[in-house]
Amino acid sequence: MFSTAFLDLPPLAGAAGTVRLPGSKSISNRVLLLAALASGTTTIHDLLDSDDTRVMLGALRALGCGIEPAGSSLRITGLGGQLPPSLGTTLLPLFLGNAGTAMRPLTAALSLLGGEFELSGVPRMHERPIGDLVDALTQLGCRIDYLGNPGYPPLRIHPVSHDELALGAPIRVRGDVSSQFLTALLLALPLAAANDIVIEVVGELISKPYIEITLNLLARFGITVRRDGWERFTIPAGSRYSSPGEIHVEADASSASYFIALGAIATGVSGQDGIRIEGVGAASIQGDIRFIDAAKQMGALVDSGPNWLEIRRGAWPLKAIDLDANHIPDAAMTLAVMALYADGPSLLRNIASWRVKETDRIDAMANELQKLGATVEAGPDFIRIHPLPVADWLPASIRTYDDHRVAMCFSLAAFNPAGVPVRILEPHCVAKTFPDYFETLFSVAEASEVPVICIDGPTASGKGTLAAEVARLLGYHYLDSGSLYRVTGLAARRAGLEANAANEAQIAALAAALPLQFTEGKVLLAGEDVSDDIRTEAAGMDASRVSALPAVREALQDLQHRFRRLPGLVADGRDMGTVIFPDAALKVFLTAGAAQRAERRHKQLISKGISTTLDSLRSDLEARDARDSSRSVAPLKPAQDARHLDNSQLSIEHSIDTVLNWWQQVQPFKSA
Ligand SMILES: Nc1ncnc2c1ncn2[C@@H]1O[C@H](COP(=O)(O)OP(=O)(O)O)[C@@H](O)[C@H]1O
Ligand SMILES: Nc1ccn([C@@H]2O[C@H](COP(=O)(O)OP(=O)(O)O)[C@@H](O)[C@H]2O)c(=O)n1
Repeated sequence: MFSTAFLDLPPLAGAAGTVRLPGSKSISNRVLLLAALASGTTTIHDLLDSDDTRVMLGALRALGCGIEPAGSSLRITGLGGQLPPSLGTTLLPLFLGNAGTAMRPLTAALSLLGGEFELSGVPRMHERPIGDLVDALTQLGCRIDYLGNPGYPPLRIHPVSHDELALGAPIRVRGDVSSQFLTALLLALPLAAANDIVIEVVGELISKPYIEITLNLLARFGITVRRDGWERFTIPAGSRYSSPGEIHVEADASSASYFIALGAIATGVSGQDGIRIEGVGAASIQGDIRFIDAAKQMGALVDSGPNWLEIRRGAWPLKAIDLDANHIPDAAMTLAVMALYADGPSLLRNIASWRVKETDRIDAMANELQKLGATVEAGPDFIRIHPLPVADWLPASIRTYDDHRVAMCFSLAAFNPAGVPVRILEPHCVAKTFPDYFETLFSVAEASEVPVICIDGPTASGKGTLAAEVARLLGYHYLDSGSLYRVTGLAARRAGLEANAANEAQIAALAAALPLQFTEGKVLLAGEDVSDDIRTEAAGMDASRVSALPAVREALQDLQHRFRRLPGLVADGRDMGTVIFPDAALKVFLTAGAAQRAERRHKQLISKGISTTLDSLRSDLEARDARDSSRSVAPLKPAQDARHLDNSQLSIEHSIDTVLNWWQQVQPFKSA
């Protein structure tokens, strides 16, 4: 996951390959609650691991459910419809973040389970309406108080016994604001189904496919709800949740929408064409799978099997669409970005529910699409997006409003024909449903040019420290090129090869085939952790010697180029800007006085328990500088277009700020 303040997507040129998507959020949280209410143990496979499911799991654990990992799956031992006596009557506070799929069903279930609870969330959760559900529950006799604004969480739930409940008459609930209220009742009322319980929907029910998921999963847990149209649902007398033993969660169809769109938008790469999505097929029980119809309408070519989808670009430009998107409210946001690539204005209608989601999604989409340069019209329940001509695209910083879907769908703007980058602010909001969204995108997407920042300079000037931190703050990969020469030096020494011209070919062969791995800040050589062995001054000298051999430098070129992957790279060394990445957008030549460098290295080595003297370090360092600067190939010298930074008197933080500011100056983004 990217926990950076922003993530810059360079212009993307194409995409192809296979992605495996995380489990469906809607299915995951429903299955978790059903498994928790059921008697017996349920093993859940392919469960989504995200903020929303973690919130639900936290609440279920607090309620006394047994939750244990079973390999990559999860085993839940349910409550059998009753709270454990150990919970007693003490107040149990439950914090549910911004997870609507936890807040709504838990409100209903806890009102019927008979304990004393307080349900709260993040500030946005306290702005998301729940009054219609609370009204339906209080109508039955449940006792729920608003602790803040009436109609919104936080809530206090008091115990009631089932004999006090008025279950004889139909329970009326509104269905035209959020279908999650009806889902919540359907999931929870079997707790009290001594007799038939009838639920009547008031108003036109929206998001019906989500109700189908609920009914489908209830059936998997032994409860067959009778449905009359979309107005009346009957939970039969004597309904009891029983565990199916094992259950598989489909991949998330809403998450699939970004990759379906990707297949429709992107040209292939390296002779490969199309995007294959595994874990969900056209026969999915999730409503958002109908996104494929909309994508097809816009021109996508879609193939499907029981558990997979394959999407290729068909019509180009995409065909404009006019769609009642009420049945796919979440996935339809993706259409709003696809519309930028269409042959005319696209209209998404009947999407009033967008206004009460993680953020006001109609406003959010309109604002951010406009930042890209698009013309957008929006109303209470619609959005119309005009296609964006090549010349009008702007490099924009996209605000994401703590809304995972805004972040994900705007990543598709990076395929713009104008070749402008897209900055996604607060990219970590994708953790709500798809923590590795961007990594998954990068695994199939290709940029015509992956950005590189080069930091070259003499030993102990602070290159490594600076480069690693800049990479972390930008979410970029990091190449410590010196470590490659250091490992080569070590491998040569172990092979008994002195670093001289006579052994050049042999050492180069070693370098070309180094069994190297970089994991969690460690350098592994054939599986052995050599991180400390390569950091001594002697190893630095060895590195300097092998690095003067042209064939060795040549042998390590490919490996260095392979570090240049999306979303970007920060590389440190001696010749990053001059030889390896001459086209880098920012080159820094970092220096500091020899005295300061010797002192820094001295401190560094002493703190690692490596004993040495300041004098010997200084003479080593000067010898190394001399050799590195005077060698015939790729000598240490600033690139012509490098910016010089002498950090002799600067703190590490100051150096980092300077380089980030320089980087910002070469970016085209306007502020958010
Ligand atoms: N601007 C700076 N001011 C003070 N110390 C620094 C600065 N930059 C780096 N250092 C310290 O100097 C030591 C050497 O830095 P390092 O990044 O390993 O250098 P290099 O990669 O250039 O050899 C480290 O202990 C680091 O914390
Ligand atoms: N791109 C690079 C990086 C390192 N090197 C060589 O490898 C040695 C060790 O590099 P390093 O970056 O780990 O050294 P320090 O600057 O950390 O001391 C240097 O002294 C150079 O001789 C190189 O030639 N080219």
